[in-house]
Amino acid sequence: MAGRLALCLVEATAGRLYLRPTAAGLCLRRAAGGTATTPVPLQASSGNLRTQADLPEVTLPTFLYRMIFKGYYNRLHELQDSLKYENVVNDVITDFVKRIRYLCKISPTGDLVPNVTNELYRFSLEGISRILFETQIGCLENEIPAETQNFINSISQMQRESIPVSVLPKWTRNYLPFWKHYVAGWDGIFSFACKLIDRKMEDIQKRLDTNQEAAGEYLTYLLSNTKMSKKDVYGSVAELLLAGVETTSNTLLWALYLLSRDPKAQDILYQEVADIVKGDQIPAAQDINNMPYLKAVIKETLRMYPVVPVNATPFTTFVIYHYAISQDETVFLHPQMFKPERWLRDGRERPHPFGSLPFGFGVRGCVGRRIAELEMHLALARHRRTSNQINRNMLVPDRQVNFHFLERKRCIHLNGFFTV
Ligand code: HEM
Repeated sequence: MAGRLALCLVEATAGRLYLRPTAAGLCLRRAAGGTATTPVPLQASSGNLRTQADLPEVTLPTFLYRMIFKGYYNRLHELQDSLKYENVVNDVITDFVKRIRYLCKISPTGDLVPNVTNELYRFSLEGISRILFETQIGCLENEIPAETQNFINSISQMQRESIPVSVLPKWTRNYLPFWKHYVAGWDGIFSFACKLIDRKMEDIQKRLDTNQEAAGEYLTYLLSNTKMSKKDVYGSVAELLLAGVETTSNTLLWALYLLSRDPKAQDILYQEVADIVKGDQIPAAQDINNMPYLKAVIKETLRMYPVVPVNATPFTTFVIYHYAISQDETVFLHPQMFKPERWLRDGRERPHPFGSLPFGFGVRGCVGRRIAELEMHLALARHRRTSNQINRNMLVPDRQVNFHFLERKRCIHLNGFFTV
């Protein structure tokens, strides 16, 4: 457990009501999960200091080979062009809003959403699935389809078992149940993902056979434009799927939590969004460019709670401890305080850009960064209507988090942090 937080309950004041966490306190725990690749034990630092010369190098021939024959950099480029996913993401947010409203409605107080962690998980899984598989998987329906539920169970089984599997010696695999369960978890993940990918392949093939254009986004692109083998596509999609769920959902959770403790920040955020998005409009990705405070809220959340607190590359001694570096007092004045304004470009002195690197940096940096930001920014922008081979751990709350989504009196459509 890395730290402890005291929660102050924020009550309604002067006609405005705010997010109010109901848990009495939150602890941080580092839970394994959401890894982009098969979790492996964190490589212990050898203690020998290395220089820049020791860093792995991508030579020009390797770079060219990957670019030309593997379609690799195209793939990354494709995913980073996040604007094309704006409508998909907004549709998912709309479904999420409906679900939050429904949960509020059926709650005893009319505003309580229990276990927000789980709701945000469902939101993120549906979001990344719709982007990757170009199909709805029903995570935001009141009754999750059985197939999807099995998939969710498989993810959590794989993640749960990844801890014992990564610390136990190989010889135990024949005697203890963890390895078997771990592999079964992966089997469940792949059988679901592969089925959706195969379905998409058949669809593309049908279109091509009838001389139609293979319309679609990421998966269609991977399947029809790159030189990736089917096996690579399966692996690539599974990797993105796992990396893209708990990261965004927990960051949104931390953002909601921080905002719930800071009514002033909620007000500023509300005002900024309301000034740009009028009436019943749904915020567009372009609108986000005019919302510096909203972006700063996410940046500050990731500084305080970098959801990937440590990342390391196997077989190197290079480890970034995000959680520690972003608390450096020499870079961030009052690092324990939630101050989104420290990131604003309004003439004030801004922190060093390398003071907080929640997405990593350079060639190993997060491939899904643009998608993650799009999802988190657009989700948070709905705030205005009312009132968020690497081994990796996640920085997540250690207990169930419930929120009261309270009315913001100045709004017409009330009932929840997000509404439609
Ligand atoms: C708040 C959201 C997220 C955070 C903070 C985050 C953070 C990170 C970090 C720190 C790394 C390691 C970078 C390094 O080694 O230097 C990483 C890698 C990765 N992330 Fe994310 N991530 C987020 C969301 C996503 C999403 C939504 C996706 C998928 C769409 C994704 C896909 C990946 C993949 C595939 C890698 C591995 C890249 C590689 O091995 O080269 N991430 N992420």
